[in-house]
Amino acid sequence: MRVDLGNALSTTPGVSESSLERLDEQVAAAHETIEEGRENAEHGYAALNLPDTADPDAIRSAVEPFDAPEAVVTVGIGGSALGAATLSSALAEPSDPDAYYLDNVDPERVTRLLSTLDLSETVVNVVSRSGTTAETLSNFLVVREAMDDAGVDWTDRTFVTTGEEGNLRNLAEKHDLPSLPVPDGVPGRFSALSTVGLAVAAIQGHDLDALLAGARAESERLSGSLFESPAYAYGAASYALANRGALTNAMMPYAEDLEYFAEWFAQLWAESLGKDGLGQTPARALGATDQHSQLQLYRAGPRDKLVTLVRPTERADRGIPETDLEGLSYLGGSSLGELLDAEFEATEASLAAAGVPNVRVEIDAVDERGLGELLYGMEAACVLYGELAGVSTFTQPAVEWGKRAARGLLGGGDFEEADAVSEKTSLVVE
Ligand SMILES: O=P(O)(O)OC[C@H]1O[C@H](O)[C@H](O)[C@@H](O)[C@@H]1O
Repeated sequence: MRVDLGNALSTTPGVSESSLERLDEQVAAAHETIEEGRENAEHGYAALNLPDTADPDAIRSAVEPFDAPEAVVTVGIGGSALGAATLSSALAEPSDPDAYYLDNVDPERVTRLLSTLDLSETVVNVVSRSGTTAETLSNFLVVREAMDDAGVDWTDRTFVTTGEEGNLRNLAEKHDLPSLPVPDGVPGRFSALSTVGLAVAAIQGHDLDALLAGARAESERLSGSLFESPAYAYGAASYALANRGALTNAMMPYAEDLEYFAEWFAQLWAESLGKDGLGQTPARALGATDQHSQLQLYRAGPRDKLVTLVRPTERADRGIPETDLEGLSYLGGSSLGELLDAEFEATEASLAAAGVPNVRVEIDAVDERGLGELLYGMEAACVLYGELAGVSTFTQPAVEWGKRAARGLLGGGDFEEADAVSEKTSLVVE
């Protein structure tokens, strides 16, 4: 992963090279804390050890019984879906089993999906770190019933990824389902490079070793200076820019295959850093599509944004046919890839010319190696940002509040948070 901070130096907000040099002392101290956390495999920090602790052989053998299914349906939510979705959507080949994600409980979508699948040729991948998440367990019960109704033995088609204890672990043991453990100390949003994120990639036959090698290469570049580590350069600059008013971070990959990556990044950044009145709101965008919608706001709206532009430097290209259509001849003989790159650089320049900070992040290609670098790099950037900001990066108390309220409403226990629902203020206009 390469990070270029040049377009964030003399912008508004902006961070000068000398202020980055001053910040580097704090980066050195934060790096020591992170390294200590990694050595002791402390909660959260353990995720940065996954390039060495994840076991690709164990993942491959757990999914071996499911040879070449037509489809894989992952039932999970948040960190238990987004990492796998990022990888499977970015790496998808036409011959791969189709990957679907039930990460919501919208009955219409669930029903539609189940009615289109041949369930006897579908693998169900149930993922929940806690084993208690209401959306995941409800969807699983619905899928299981659909399999029963279709005369499919769900115990032959299901595997489970969960913690050592909990409802889902009990279910896996009771029915002797193939299962994988969620590694200790790895929060959901940092679990893409673990059993949680890699199982679907393994079913699809993608190269887990190359993914982990990419992550390892990025981990080996973590050091006590932001000027030596692309991940820390990104984390430190984002932090400094947020302190100076860039309260939104628009993540804008220039590769359709990375569209899900922006979604994954949004959870990582929002849940990890949104605490104590601090944080940086992630916005999801896609180049070049969003040049024709959101870019107007990014360039000319409130001066509260950092735009992160991500691209692979190599991609399979496709030529644009020559044309004698008036005014379009400049396109003929060029290629879609060249056009996309020109758009990337034009957007960068247009933001810089307007004084809007933007950071360029590049990987060689959207392949296993590049994704390993990118996901690990962003995780390390996030952990560093959290250290610099002094927030509790690996917890999500605000999310837990809502979970308790919903559970209380459904009669799943006595939770005072549920009372707040009946105390809602209304001002209805009809
Ligand atoms: O994996 P699970 O325990 O089912 O959790 C799934 C998700 O639930 C919560 O909403 C957390 O805030 C997320 O960080 C987590 O990824």
